[in-house]
Amino acid sequence: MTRPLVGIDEVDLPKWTQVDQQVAKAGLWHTIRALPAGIRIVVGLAWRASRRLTLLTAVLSLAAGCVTAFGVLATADVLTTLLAEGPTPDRVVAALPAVGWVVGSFAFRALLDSAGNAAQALLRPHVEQTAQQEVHAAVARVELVAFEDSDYADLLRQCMTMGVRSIESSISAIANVGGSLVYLAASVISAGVLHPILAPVVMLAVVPNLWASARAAKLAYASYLATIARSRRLSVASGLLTDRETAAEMRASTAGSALLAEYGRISDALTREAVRVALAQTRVRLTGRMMAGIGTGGGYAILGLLLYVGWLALPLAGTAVVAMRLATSALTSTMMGIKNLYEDTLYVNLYTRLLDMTRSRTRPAVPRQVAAPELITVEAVGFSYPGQDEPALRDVSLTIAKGQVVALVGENGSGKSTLGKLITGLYQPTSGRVCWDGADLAEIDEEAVYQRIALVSQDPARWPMTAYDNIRMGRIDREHGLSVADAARESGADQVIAELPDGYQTLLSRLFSSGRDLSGGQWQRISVARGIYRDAPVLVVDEPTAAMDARAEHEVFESLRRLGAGGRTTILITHRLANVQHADQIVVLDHGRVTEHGSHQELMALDGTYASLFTLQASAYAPAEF
Ligand SMILES: Nc1ncnc2c1ncn2[C@@H]1O[C@H](COP(=O)(O)OP(=O)(O)OP(=O)(O)O)[C@@H](O)[C@H]1O
Repeated sequence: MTRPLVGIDEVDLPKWTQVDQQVAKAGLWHTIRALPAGIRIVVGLAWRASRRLTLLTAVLSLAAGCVTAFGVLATADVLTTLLAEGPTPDRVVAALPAVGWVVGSFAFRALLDSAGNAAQALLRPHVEQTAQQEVHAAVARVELVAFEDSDYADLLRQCMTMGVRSIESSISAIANVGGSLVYLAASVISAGVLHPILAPVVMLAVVPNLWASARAAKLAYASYLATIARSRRLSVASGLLTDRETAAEMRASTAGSALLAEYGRISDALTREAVRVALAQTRVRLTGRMMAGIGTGGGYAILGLLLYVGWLALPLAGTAVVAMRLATSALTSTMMGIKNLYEDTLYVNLYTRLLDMTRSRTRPAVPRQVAAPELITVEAVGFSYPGQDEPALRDVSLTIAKGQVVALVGENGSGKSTLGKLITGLYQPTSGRVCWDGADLAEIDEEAVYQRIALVSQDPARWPMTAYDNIRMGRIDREHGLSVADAARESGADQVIAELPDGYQTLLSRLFSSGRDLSGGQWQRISVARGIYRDAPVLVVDEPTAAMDARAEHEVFESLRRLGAGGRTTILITHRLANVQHADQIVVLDHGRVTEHGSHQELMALDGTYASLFTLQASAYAPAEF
C-alpha cells in the first residue's frame, strides 16, 4: 500500500464516534427505543426556536392524521354499505353520505397538508438558526486548548454540517410520524373491527420493510463513521488543490499532478466504499421486500382461512381487503417516517454530543475577579497538548513583576508560545499553577483575566474587515481613550494604511470582491497596532516582527519599549536576540525546560546557549573577511 501524501490513514477513529459505532451495530428494538431521545432534542430545539410555529406544525400534522383516519373509517363504511345485502340502488344511495365524507376528508386533508408543509417550511430555518446559534455560543466559550484536540475539532465540523442539517430535516420526519400514527391507528382499528386477527396480520407485510430500512440506514451510518478520516483527507486535498494559499507554491513546485493523483486515490477509495454500501443496502432492502411479500401473502392466506372457516362473512371480505391495504399503506408511511427519523437522529446526536463535550471543556463561571497584576508567578508548571505524550513544558518556574519585560527565547518548538499562553490564562497548566498576585488563574473568572491581556501573535488573525475595524477588534467595545489612529501611528501601521486605496475603510479580505490583501509584514503591523489599541496591562508579543523589514522591526520594538515604560508587563517572544538585550529577564527554553535565566549580561557571562546564539547572530552582521 502506498503511503498517503495528504494526512494519514487513521486507524483509530475519533473518540466521539465510539458510542455511535455501538449504535450502528444495535438491533431494531434498540433503534426504536433510541428515537424518543432524538425527538426530545429536536422538539426542544423547535420549541426554543418558535413556540407558535412548533404548536402550529404539531396541530396541523395531527389534524391531517385525524382527517385521514376519518377518511379511512368513512371508506370502510362506504364499502360495508355497498357490500351489504339488499338491492344495489338502495345500497348505493345509502352509501352516498359516507362517499361525501370520504371526498370531503380528501379535500380537507390536502388543505391541511399544504398548511402543515408551510408551517414546517417556516419552522425549519428557525430551528437551524437556533441550533447554529447554540453551537456557536457554546464553542465561543470553550477552553482554547479544545481547538488543539483533533477529536473535538472534527466533531465540531461534523456537527455544523451533518448534525445541523439533520436537525432541520428531522422536523418533517417527526411531523410525518405524528400524523401517520393517527392514520395508522384508524386503519388498524378499521381492519380489527372486521376481525381482531386482521390487525396484527397487517404487521406481517410491514415489519420486514422496517427492519430492512433501519438496517440500511445503519449500514450507511457505519460507513459514514468508518470513512470520516478519509473524507477529511479528501476535503483537505480538495482545499490544497483549490485554495488561494497553496495555489502559488503548488504551481511553482509542480506538485499539482501529485496532489491530483492523491485526490484521485482518496476519492476512488471513498467511491468504492459508497458502492459497497449501496450494494449491501440493496441486498438488505431486497430481503426486506421478499419477507414483506411473504408477509402479505400470509396475510391474504389468513384472510382466506377466516372465510373458509366462516369466521368472516363473504360480503365483509372485500372491505377487509381494502382495510388491510389501507392499514398496510398507513403502516408503511409510519415506518418510513420512523426510518427517516431514525436516520436523522443518528446525526442529531452529533449536536448533543458536541454540546456535552463543549460544556465539559468550558470552565464554569467563577465570581472571583482580578486586577492588573503586580506580580505574576509561574510555579512548577507543566503542560501537554491533547493527545501528545511528550509535554510541551516541564517544571517551569518564573516570577514577573509589574512593568517588567521578560524575553522568552529558545529554538523552534522549545515551548515559548505555549508558556506565553499559560502566563495569560489562555491555557491551563497540566501541572503546577500560574498565579496573578497569589491567585491561581484556574480559580479566577477567565473573562476577567482576558480583559487584562493583549496578544500579538506570530500568526495574527486576519479579520475580514476594514483596516479600521481590524485595529478596533483589539477592544471593540472601547468608547474612550486611545484612538485607532493613535495605535496605528504608534505601531507604524499608519504607513501601511496610508497606501491603501480607501485608507482605514479599505476592506482587508480577498473573500469579498472589493477587498484587498496585505503582505505578511503589513498584517503584522496591523496586529501590533491592534495589540497597542487594546491597551492591556499584560502584553504578550509572540514573534511580532518575523515578517517585517528591518526598519519596520526597529520601529515596532521602539514602540514596544515605549509601551513597556508605561508600566505594562511585556512577555516578548522572539528569535531576534538583538531586541532582547534590554529585557529585565531573559528565559531560555529548551525542550520545554528553562535552561538559562537572567539578564543579558548575566547570560553572556554564563557563556551558555544564549551567549552562543547571540554571538552567532551578531557575527552575521560583522564585516566578512575575504
Ligand atoms: N497544537 C499543538 N498540538 C500539539 N503539539 C503542539 C501544538 N502546538 C505546539 N506543539 C508542540 O509543543 C511544543 C512547543 O511548541 P511552541 O509553539 O510553544 O514552541 P515555540 O518555542 O513557540 O516554537 P517556535 O519558535 O517555532 O514558534 C513543540 O514541541 C510543538 O511541536
